[in-house]
Amino acid sequence: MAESTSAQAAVEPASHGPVCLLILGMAGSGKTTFVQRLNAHLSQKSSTYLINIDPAVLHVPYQVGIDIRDTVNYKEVMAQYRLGPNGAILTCLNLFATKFDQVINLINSRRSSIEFVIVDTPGQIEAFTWSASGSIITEALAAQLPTVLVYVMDTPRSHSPVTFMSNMLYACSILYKTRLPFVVALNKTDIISADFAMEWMTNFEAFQEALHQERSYLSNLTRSMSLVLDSFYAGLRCAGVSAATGDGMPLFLSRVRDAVSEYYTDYVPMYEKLRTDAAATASKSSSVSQASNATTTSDLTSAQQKSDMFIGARPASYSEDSDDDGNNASASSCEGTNEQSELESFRRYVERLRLDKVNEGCSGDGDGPSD
Ligand SMILES: Nc1nc2c(ncn2[C@@H]2O[C@H](COP(=O)(O)OP(=O)(O)OP(=O)(O)O)[C@@H](O)[C@H]2O)c(=O)[nH]1
Repeated sequence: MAESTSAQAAVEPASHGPVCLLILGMAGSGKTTFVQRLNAHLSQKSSTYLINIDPAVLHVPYQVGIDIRDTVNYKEVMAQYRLGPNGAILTCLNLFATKFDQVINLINSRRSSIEFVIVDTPGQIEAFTWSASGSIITEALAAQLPTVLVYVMDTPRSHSPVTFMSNMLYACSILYKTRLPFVVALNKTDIISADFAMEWMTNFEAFQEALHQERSYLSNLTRSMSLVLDSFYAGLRCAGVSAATGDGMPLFLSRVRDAVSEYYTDYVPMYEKLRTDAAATASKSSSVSQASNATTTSDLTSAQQKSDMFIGARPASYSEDSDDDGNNASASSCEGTNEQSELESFRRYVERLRLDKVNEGCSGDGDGPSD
């Protein structure tokens, strides 16, 4: 599949289609078990299509439609690029992102026959949420399908106010980064009810009181942070669930329905505005000075910086001394031509995606650029 086609597919706005649930959460929060349970629940009445993008998972306990492990071999990536586990997950995601057009095409070919696409993500959440490839995957899905982020939280482990706050800050940062509709699944309610978390989100005094018991030096920081999360809580959809027993699934799905409405009322108009702004910027710059070269260069530079930052390539200012765990140092010491060409391919993909967005905005009628 040509890259231009992938970019073209990725920027078409969604109108109808299966609901895409992107399952995120800290390691061990229960994402995979939740996907399995959700699938069992949904497939009683609807058809589902499951995608695993965790390259390091050993066992996937559900029938998967697309599995990143069929495309990239995590252990080989570790060996070939001399990476540690986290660096290898990131690199696998980067390699997979360069082929994501094929995933989009596969989903599109099943568009009329599936109602839910469920995507299970790596436990190393930051590898997905703060990487260029994570952004590409998320944006490509959200441009095609009504997409909802599901943040799975380990409720028993969040019983400490400090852990709860850390989790919530993380959720908040993802929400504001992606701007996609968001549902928090407070998982493992078979161990402890999620009522305390619901109360902490709605009753500021209750959270302060819980914090009062906390002796940790982090409690002061947490107290300050809790002040700023009020507006985040106000619009947050939460549901207590148990992936183990299936408890709470009806409530969770009703939250998902609300989130899908928000996708159409908020995300799609915002997306359209971004397209319009991009088109305006492009036409302005071309009328000033045939500026495509300048635009290309600056976009390329920023795309390169972005991919350098996230895929462990060595930017000019990079120093091996700055590496704590040795992963990047190992990566940067690998000078194989394969690595270079993969990085180049990834950069070209990011760049093409950006340019196609601008070009498509210019055409105004949704026709994608030709290659
Ligand atoms: N009691 C209980 N245990 C659960 C529940 N959901 C998941 N678990 C357990 O939590 C552990 C982690 O579950 P996973 O589904 O592997 O979690 P994950 O988030 O996919 O893990 P990573 O892929 O490592 O990030 C497993 O031992 C599960 O059996 C639940 O609702 N209740």
